[in-house]
Amino acid sequence: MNTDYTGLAEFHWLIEVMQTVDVGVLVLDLEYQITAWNGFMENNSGIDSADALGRSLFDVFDDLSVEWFKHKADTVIQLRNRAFTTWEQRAYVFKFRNNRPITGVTEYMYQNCTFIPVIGTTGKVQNLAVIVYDVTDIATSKLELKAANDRLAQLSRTDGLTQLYNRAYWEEMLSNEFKRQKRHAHDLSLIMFDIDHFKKVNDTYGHQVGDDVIRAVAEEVRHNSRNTDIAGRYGGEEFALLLIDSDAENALLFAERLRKAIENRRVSTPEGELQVTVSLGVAPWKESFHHYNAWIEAADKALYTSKDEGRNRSTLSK
Ligand SMILES: Nc1nc2c(ncn2[C@@H]2O[C@H](COP(=O)(O)OP(=O)(O)OP(=O)(O)O)[C@@H](O)[C@H]2O)c(=O)[nH]1
Repeated sequence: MNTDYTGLAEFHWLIEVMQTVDVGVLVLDLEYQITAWNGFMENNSGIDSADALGRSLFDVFDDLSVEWFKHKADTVIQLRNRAFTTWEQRAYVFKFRNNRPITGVTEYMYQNCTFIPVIGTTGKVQNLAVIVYDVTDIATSKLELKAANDRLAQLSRTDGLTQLYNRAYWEEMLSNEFKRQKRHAHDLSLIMFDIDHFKKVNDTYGHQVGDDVIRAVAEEVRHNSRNTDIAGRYGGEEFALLLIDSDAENALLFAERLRKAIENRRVSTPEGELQVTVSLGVAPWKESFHHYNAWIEAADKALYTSKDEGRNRSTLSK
């Protein structure tokens, strides 16, 4: 057995290990000049150690933020403590191309890095070592999972036909706004509206055209409301809208604008163009509502007054 533990042999295998280990090893002096650069760094940067050694780190990586890196390094050197960066805070420190064929979703390698103060024989920090871990696989699968969860969350709150909020999510939003109102009231109004004689549309043109009409009405809701307004499909052909920062007067103006926009909209059918109208009920927030259901009821009641009085109109709740 070879038991040659002389300094030179030990140095040799240490270098061998450092060269082949599957993490980046980079050592800098206190002037940020490169004093060690292992195989991982060579392979991923395309720069041989012969070309990297002695050069300033910031020449080799010209897109590395000098200010950020120096701040990080100074803390490590002064406190003589290790520091870490994770891909979640900063996707990478050193810009290396992602070379994994399976994870083609990202252009660059995600990295975690450890910064280590290297204390010399004098007892002072003489170098800074940076260990670079390729965490591309973990990062991309975590990001993909998050994207899938976001898509699922989006689907679970969206009405498939109109892409407005579905009833359950819209009610959740209303309930949240209602609680906020109870603590600190703003101008806030609720509109419920319903397509007039919609059954006749279905009976005359079929459900497919009926669905087109519902979609067209939803589009008018989107075009005419603000981003902050909360619009949902409440039931078959009934819609609900919470208007943020709108008192009774503004809400009624809005309701009329929407009503006219829908009246002017043409929906094409195999038998020519079709026009529909809607009846609306407008209920501004009232302190006396004890539950959000009472607010919905007030808007619904106003909506039925619109229906009773001939449809294609807006009514303000009493
Ligand atoms: N095409 C289609 N029809 C739907 C959908 N949801 C509900 N409906 C239909 O909408 C119609 C609603 O009819 P009614 O509640 O009688 O009301 P209306 O005919 O609009 O009459 P008024 O509201 O009184 O003006 C019913 O025929 C339902 O089948 C849907 O998603 N697609």
